[in-house]
Amino acid sequence: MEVAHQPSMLDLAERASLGPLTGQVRRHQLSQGAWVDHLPGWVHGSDLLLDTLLHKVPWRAERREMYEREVDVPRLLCWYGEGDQLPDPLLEEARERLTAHYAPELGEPFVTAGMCLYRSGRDSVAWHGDTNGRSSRFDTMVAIVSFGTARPLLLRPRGGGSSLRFPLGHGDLIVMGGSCQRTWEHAVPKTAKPVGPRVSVQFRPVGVS
Ligand SMILES: O=C(O)CCC(=O)C(=O)O
Ligand SMILES: [Fe+2]
Repeated sequence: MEVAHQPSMLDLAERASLGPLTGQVRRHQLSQGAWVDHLPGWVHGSDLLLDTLLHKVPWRAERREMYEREVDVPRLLCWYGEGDQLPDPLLEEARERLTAHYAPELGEPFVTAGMCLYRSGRDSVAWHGDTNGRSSRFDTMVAIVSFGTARPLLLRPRGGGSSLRFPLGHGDLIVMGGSCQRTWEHAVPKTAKPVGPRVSVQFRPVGVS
């Protein structure tokens, strides 16, 4: 007897795919040798991928000292170091594509993947630069792919000046490059709006965080 093929949920859900980078990424030159590349909608069909990230990543709450007290970091985190398998093959593909596209400028691959889960509008990240390691002294790149609820990434020059706002929606790419980590700061502010979760995946070269 022939059994008719029943499409599974996986067949029905669209698989995620990546659009082209070349000719699509838009560069914004900032001051002091910093720049930002932005490509809304780089990842297509990422609903299932968001689901995977929300449920399969071993999210951890962290605490840090502030004003001599221990407080919760207002977002969940997970770090994938060199050699760690990423939770979805599309993210491996995204990292390869970013490495290939930026190789002439960056001169080394994107390796690590830091992940953050902003559970609601109460989760946020305060003004900072990713200045642990080589990025405190040398130009580098941090490439961020965003999934889920759109939240803005704000950027401001360290010396003072008005801030820029990049909306980061489902499947959007933003790359901070040049001196951005040491001459500018970035933040994801809290919002009082009733928003759903957002997952941020940050690809960085080795020795940058
Ligand atoms: O949420 C984001 O995309 C930014 C995260 C960030 O700046 C960081 O983890 O260093
Ligand atoms: Fe950062």
